[in-house]
Amino acid sequence: MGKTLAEKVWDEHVVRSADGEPDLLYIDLHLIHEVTSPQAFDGLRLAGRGVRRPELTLATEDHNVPTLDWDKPIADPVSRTQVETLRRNAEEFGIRLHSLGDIDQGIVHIIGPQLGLTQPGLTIVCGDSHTSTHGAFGALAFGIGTSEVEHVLATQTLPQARPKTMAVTVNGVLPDGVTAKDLVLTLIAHTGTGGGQGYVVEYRGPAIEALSMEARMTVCNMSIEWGAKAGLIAPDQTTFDYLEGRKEAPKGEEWEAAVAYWKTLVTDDDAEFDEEIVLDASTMTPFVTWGTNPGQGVPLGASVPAPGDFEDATDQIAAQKALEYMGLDAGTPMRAIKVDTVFVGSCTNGRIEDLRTAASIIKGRRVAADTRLLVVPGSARVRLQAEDEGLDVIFKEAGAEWRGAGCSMCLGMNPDQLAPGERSASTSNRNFEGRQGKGGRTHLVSVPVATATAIRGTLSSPADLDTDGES
Ligand SMILES: CC(C)[C@H](C(=O)O)[C@@H](O)C(=O)O
Ligand code: SF4
Repeated sequence: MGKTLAEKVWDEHVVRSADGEPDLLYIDLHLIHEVTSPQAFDGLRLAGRGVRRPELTLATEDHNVPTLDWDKPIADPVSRTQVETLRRNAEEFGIRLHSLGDIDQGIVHIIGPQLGLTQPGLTIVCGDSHTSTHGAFGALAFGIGTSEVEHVLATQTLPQARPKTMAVTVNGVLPDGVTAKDLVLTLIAHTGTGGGQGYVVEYRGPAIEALSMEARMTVCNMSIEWGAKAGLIAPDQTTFDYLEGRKEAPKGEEWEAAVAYWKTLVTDDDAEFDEEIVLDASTMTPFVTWGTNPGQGVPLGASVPAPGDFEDATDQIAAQKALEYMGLDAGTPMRAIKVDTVFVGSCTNGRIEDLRTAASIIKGRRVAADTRLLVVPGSARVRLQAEDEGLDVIFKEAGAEWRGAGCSMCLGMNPDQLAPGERSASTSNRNFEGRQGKGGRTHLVSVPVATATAIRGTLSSPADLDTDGES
């Protein structure tokens, strides 16, 4: 029997396997950030160990960094300690670190691909659940806990139980204005937040193949939001074109050899998945969440559901609780929901294509009077590229705030937070209670919906701007 893509990558990396025990996997790339690494380094120090392969380890500052005054010392003492600890650890253990002010600093899941370090067929781990993002390149990439971070630092290997495999096949063509974000939010609403548990998922089919690399990253990024261990997409010409010429991508003959190998990284025709889900992209619409988990979503044209709309008692209770927290009444059209803050950014939607999309929609228009729009590039390079293209000027002229790179309001481990009761439309990936600030209420949306919402002040899509007669 043939193998799936995930099985091929897995088998290439097994350094030890024994009956009844997890496989020991070799790790090709270990990414670290300030939040989940301090105890791992403490553990190394206590055990008197070093880092086994520092050259395969890359650190960046992203969660705790401010996006204003980022060229000054960090004002918040907790964040400052967190970042300074990472700097000390990187120096002591000889690890490459991209600090604030460095052109390659940024959200860990944005800088790996941008540098060309994220490549097909690699095993990539990070003490961060959205490591699945890197699967967009056909890498086996997943989040790990802090004790596992220590294990990888010490040995460059990781014991892992072989996961089950699932295919998500998306047929058809996404309609105009419907994005990869809508696709993945639709998928999660369909499966529920636990639907992918225990699986490595391969996204495939014509609608996936048609996506740009950046859009593929958006899909893979949210794999963890429906419980999947990892999500990946077979590398193809789109992948090779994205990687060619990047700083850390193979060059010359090595490039040719790499592409030849990468072309073998596809699921064999006779391979079998443990599970398959089939979706039709042509029926998808802009999709937004109304609740407090990423699965509680509906099409933008729908209304807030009532708990009684759900069959399952657990879903009914969850809906009731979510409506209370979100301050929403069942039956309210989603489009009638007024939003205070719009956040465009994060490792889900903080790349250059996202900023270009937002800029193209807001150009010549203004952010609504009672609404604020925060545009936060996912990395310093994305910020500079956007500035080169004049996107920052478009945002500022529209009344938006243009910020420095980092996780920012995705989770508010920095000064970018919602006030209690404040409502956001956010291009990030989690809408949990308090995620963007204590008492803050989050609606997950695509970049076009976020931008149109900033302009109209209520949840909207760019199509609504045309009917306003504004364009
Ligand atoms: C802080 C980090 C451990 C966390 C994660 O694992 O994903 C964060 O990035 C998030 O998005 O919630
Ligand atoms: S941008 Fe958000 S989801 Fe991504 S790593 Fe940062 S906090 Fe986590």
